[in-house]
Amino acid sequence: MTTTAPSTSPLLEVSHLAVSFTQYDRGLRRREVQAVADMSLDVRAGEVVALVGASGAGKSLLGHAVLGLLPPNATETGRVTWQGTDVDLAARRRLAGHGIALLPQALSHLDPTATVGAQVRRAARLAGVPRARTRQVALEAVVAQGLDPSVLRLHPHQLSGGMGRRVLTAIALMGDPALVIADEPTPGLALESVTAVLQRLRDLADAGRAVLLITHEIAGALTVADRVVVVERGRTLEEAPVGAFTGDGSALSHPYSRALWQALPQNGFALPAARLLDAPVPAAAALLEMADVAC
Ligand SMILES: Nc1ncnc2c1ncn2[C@@H]1O[C@H](COP(=O)(O)OP(=O)(O)OP(=O)(O)O)[C@@H](O)[C@H]1O
Ligand code: NI
Repeated sequence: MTTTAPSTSPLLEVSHLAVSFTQYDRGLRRREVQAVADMSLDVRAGEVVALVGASGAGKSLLGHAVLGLLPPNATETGRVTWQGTDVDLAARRRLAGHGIALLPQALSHLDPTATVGAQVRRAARLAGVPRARTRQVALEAVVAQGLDPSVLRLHPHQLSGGMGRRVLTAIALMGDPALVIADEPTPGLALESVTAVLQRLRDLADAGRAVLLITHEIAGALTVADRVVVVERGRTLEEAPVGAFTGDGSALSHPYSRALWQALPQNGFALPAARLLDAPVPAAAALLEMADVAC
């Protein structure tokens, strides 16, 4: 699957990230809620790293922490390095949109009141393109995503889902990011669109970028990822090459990752229904959800 050998040193390294939130209950008592307890991963140029875990595991928080986008009531500990150098919050915010781009899931990230052209040109200006060249650069950016130049005149509500995603990609790539973080890019899409979206992420990595694919759809992730980082309830359980997800899963070191693999439909739901029913309800629900089974 991989055509570009990943470079040896990580572009991004997250070590022992923890995120907690300060909340106040009705009696205005303050309490800390730990959302991420201990998550670590690294991503190199030329590879797709999939961050997989059930809903609420803390995947998006890791992405937001890397971009310096955590809300003000969040407290963060741990280390984030970019090209081997520690990056504090201010440095991460500077990287956002330049070295690192977030590829959002929802088309609601587009401004409904402005044309696609205005929004792509704005992204070009923010990326440092001189005003006189933004028209040309915007045109090239949408064409590079396989869109017809006429889309520049449209408003977001006139785009199909697939076109909208391409526009978001054109905007995300405007700053020529070395790392693209795609947060849940596929839920709700028809199978062929899922394949196309995932393939575009693979293409970005093959062109030399690093891609962090955040998803709870492990089956799709395995078709394009080089490595998979499995998280559960705010903790990294295992980091495994995609080739370890094979056979009976015995190459995987953590029982949770093995159960995820065995619960995939193509593995014949090797996780017996009885065991799923015996499991604590949230665990069983998470496994079914990650195996993408309607229940
Ligand atoms: N601003 C916040 N204040 C308090 N708790 C929060 C906040 N943002 C997120 N959380 C909690 O942190 C946990 C992890 O959230 P996160 O969005 O990272 O999960 P996720 O793995 O991305 O899940 P999903 O697959 O549903 O997107 C959740 O339990 C969530 O409720
Ligand atoms: Ni999320």
